[in-house]
Amino acid sequence: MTAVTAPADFAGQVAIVTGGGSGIGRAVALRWAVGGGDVVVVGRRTGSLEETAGLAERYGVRAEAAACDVRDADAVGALVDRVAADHGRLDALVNNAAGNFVSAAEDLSPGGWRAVVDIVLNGTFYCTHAAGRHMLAAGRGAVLNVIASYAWHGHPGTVHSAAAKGGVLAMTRTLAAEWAGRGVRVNCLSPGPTETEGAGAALWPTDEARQRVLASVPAGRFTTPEEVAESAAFLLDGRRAGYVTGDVLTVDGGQWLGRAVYTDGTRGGGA
Ligand SMILES: CCC/C=C/C(=O)SCCNC(=O)CCNC(=O)[C@H](O)C(C)(C)COP(=O)([O-])OP(=O)([O-])OC[C@H]1O[C@@H](n2cnc3c(N)ncnc32)[C@H](O)[C@@H]1OP(=O)([O-])[O-]
Ligand SMILES: NC(=O)C1=CN([C@@H]2O[C@H](COP(=O)(O)OP(=O)(O)OC[C@H]3O[C@@H](n4cnc5c(N)ncnc54)[C@H](OP(=O)(O)O)[C@@H]3O)[C@@H](O)[C@H]2O)C=CC1
Repeated sequence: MTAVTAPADFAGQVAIVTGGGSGIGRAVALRWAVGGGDVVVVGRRTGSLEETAGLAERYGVRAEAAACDVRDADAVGALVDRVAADHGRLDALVNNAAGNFVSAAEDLSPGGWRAVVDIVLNGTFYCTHAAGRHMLAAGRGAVLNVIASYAWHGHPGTVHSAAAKGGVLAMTRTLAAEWAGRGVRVNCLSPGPTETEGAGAALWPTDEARQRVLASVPAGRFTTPEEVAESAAFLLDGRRAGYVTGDVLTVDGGQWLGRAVYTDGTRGGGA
């Protein structure tokens, strides 16, 4: 049996985190750095990536801000190959980059559909394809895909994102089975409403919308990027989660299970 010596020990390991310049991606990158791992954060806006890298370096690790649009398969391939060559290894990939906005399906333009599906579904595949080759060659690695529960229950108003996240879930299970015998684990993390600027602007831009979201969470609160990042660290840690692959860890305060219809939702019994 493998001894567990520290809460999460990523010392000597290397991770790529897409969308690592903000929100959940930044928290995951920093949680990895706290565990002693080197990290490369990927996104389009250099300034926010550099901020994350600067914060990560405070933990004594090597951190890099890499500007790259995950929709560009060639650029993704070149970046991943370069990171693996620079560090001599690649242990983890977190596919966290996403785009989202609320639109009735009948009003959504083909361009709007494509923008979200290209980032979430195609971008995840390009990154996983490029990183997976290095991981398979080394016989070890962990891929973590950040999805949302509407991947399996759907959600009116976000057909592009729900369909793309559903595709990522199917991709996760497919690759988990394809790669399990070769040392590479692939899992999903499904956060509930998390206080980030991106999600706030895209999904609950008004106080009324925010209250509506809050009312949908049985736990009665939003979560934080840091709380989500703890679950990410667990799934990325091969010593703790080494036998977990193809699964989804849902961190949503019970949101997708819904609230009581026959009671006020605060107690299991009568209203
Ligand atoms: C439970 C929750 C789970 C999930 C949470 C999250 O993901 S939170 C994470 C949230 N974080 C983020 O979302 C951060 C990243 N988000 C982004 O970068 C942008 O929001 C992006 C996804 C639009 C991509 O940007 P870009 O520069 O590549 O794209 P662009 O500006 O060139 O537009 C492309 C197409 O989209 C159209 N369109 C755009 N907005 C709207 C709208 N509101 N309405 C309708 N349509 C809209 C636009 O008209 C155009 O279509 P057209 O005219 O060509 O047919
Ligand atoms: N917050 C929430 O309530 C929930 C979030 N999620 C998921 O969590 C993840 C993180 O979301 P959150 O932190 O809230 O949102 P953010 O908007 O803060 O994060 C999205 C990140 O993706 C990056 N990104 C977007 N498009 C691209 C692209 N084309 N290429 C590279 N990077 C890109 C952005 O950086 P840049 O603009 O610089 O490219 C940004 O850093 C997403 O997968 C989201 O779907 C799931 C459920 C709930």
